[in-house]
Amino acid sequence: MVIRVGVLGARGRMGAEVCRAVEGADDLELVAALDHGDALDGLTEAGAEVVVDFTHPDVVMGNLRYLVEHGVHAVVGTTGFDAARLDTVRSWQAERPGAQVLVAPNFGIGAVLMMHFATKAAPFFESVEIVELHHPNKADAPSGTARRTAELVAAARAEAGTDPSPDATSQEIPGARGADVEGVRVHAVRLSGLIAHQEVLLGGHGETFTIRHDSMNRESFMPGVLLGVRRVADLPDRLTVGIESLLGL
Ligand SMILES: NC(=O)C1=CN([C@@H]2O[C@H](COP(=O)(O)OP(=O)(O)OC[C@H]3O[C@@H](n4cnc5c(N)ncnc54)[C@H](O)[C@@H]3O)[C@@H](O)[C@H]2O)C=CC1
Ligand SMILES: O=C(O)C1=N[C@H](C(=O)O)C[C@H](O)C1
Repeated sequence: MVIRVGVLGARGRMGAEVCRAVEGADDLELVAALDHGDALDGLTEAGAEVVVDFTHPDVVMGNLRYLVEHGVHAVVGTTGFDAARLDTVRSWQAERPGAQVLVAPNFGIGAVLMMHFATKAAPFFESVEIVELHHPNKADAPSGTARRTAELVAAARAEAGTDPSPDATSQEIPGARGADVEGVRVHAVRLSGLIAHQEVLLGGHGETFTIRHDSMNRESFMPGVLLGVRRVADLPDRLTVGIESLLGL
């Protein structure tokens, strides 16, 4: 059966790539490709069953509310989701059953594995810090992936009873030590020529362990996006964060 797919942010870097990927898949049909200024009713009028959102953190919640209210499944790559936003989505879903939502900070298979391995490794090392590196047109810092990695790492360390990373800094130019995300330092680099990259640096007694992932192009996210489109309607939870469970992790 063919799934009817709509794309929000269709003229953007990611949205355009998603449109190409959907058009290239035999089991998917691109029925709506909307961008800034287009009415969301174009999605329902086109009969979209699943909508992919790669827009902007400032507008994604409005889009998602529309989709949930209209019973359209959503696959969301746009960043900016914290616990409060996720709770808000759950409250909309409670009011209006039907729409399933998948929010993933990163659809790259390697990036998901990086987060997974970092979470596993984090309790075994005294220190952990994250460096994310992206193209300079990125709207948010730190990246959604880095925030999510820091949250997962912090939770794993808390569960294992690992002490906070040691840090004797007493003098600092503000920002030099990066952002503090649940006790994990996150550093954001913005550099022309880059796409999306992240290193998780772990340090212990006389050894370091670095986990690095590189997205060389935006095609790298498409297998994960298409997996989400194909599976979102049947996921066990109405709101799923990350594609880890879809990969069996
Ligand atoms: N989860 C993942 O794997 C990935 C997530 N992202 C995230 O996706 C988002 C978009 O990234 P890019 O494509 O690089 O940005 P972009 O700026 O190239 O594209 C965003 C597009 O959304 C459009 N837009 C803005 N408001 C809109 C609205 N209300 N309705 C419809 N379209 C609207 C813009 O006109 C633009 O064409 C960011 O939050 C980024 O961090 C990016 C890459 C991978
Ligand atoms: O804006 C981007 O480009 C990316 N955004 C996502 C994020 O913020 O983690 C995913 C990937 O890093 C690319």
